[in-house]
Amino acid sequence: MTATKFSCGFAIIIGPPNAGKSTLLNELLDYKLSIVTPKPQTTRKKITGIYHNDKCQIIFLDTPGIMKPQQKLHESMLGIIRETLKDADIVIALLPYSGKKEFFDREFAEELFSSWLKPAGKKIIAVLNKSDLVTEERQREAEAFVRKTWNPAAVLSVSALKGSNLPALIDTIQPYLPLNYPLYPEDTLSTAPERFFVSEIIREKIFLLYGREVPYSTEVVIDEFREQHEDDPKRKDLIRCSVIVERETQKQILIGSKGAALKKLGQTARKDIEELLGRPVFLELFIKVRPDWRKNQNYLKSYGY
Ligand SMILES: Nc1nc2c(ncn2[C@@H]2O[C@H](COP(=O)(O)OP(=O)(O)OP(=O)(O)O)[C@@H](O)[C@H]2O)c(=O)[nH]1
Repeated sequence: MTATKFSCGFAIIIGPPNAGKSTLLNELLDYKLSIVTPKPQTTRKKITGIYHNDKCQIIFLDTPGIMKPQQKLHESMLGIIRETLKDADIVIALLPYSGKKEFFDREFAEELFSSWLKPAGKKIIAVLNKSDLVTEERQREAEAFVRKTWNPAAVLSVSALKGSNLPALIDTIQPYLPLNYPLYPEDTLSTAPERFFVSEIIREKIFLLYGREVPYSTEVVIDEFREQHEDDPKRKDLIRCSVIVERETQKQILIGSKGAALKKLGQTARKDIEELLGRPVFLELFIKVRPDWRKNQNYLKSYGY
């Protein structure tokens, strides 16, 4: 491999909540790296996923969905997006088809292109996701509309869920990456540490198991990750986590009657964590109340926002 033939660079995936950013990343990497739930705004921090083939290495940066900030947490999330944009060689603007009369949320698309992407001055590939919801004819119409209105470097329709047109997306991205040697070894899927993915799995299960505002008020912090199997393969690793909520009532909901809900959370999360790590673990969850943590700069900072 010579540097003059191989390309390597950073592609940032940016779009509204629920656009399918995490689904797309997982599908491209053929690995469940980023948590996916039917609820919007599950992705809070930037996730790095690395795609490899024999011509290029693409370091994908998944970002939280862009929304109107209603609290300090949202402002931090938007700050993460702004910072991530600076690192991008190419921007994937992901707009989901609505399946309704309008192709997609046009107001949002206008805001995305005008307020976010144009000032950043980066090359943009507009990717219209959820193509399984519309006919091919509608897809061509929508693509022509995007080309005419915002003139991105390229436009294409994909279905992250069905995995359709994703090789074309890779081929479209590649020419925009700098010619360079790969930055990471071929077996590296992400730069984030195991403990980050462990906390993301627990957050995903909270989103899937609990209703209304509870998941949005929750943060997961890994207090201890003791890898005991290395000294003695018979011993399970110990993972101690704090599940942070804003109010006593939310704590009661998380615990449930006679602790049943918390037990279920622990069991379902442990199963996926063991699959991720490829070894058995003890998972201990402690629920802690930190009043209004999403509005408190010190808490936000200590949780990595
Ligand atoms: N029909 C259809 N649904 C999709 C497609 N891609 C994603 N979805 C669904 O859309 C929902 C949101 O997907 P995510 O991947 O979590 O979206 P996201 O953009 O990462 O969401 P945030 O966490 O809000 O940033 C899930 O229920 C997905 O199954 C697609 O191509 N077609």
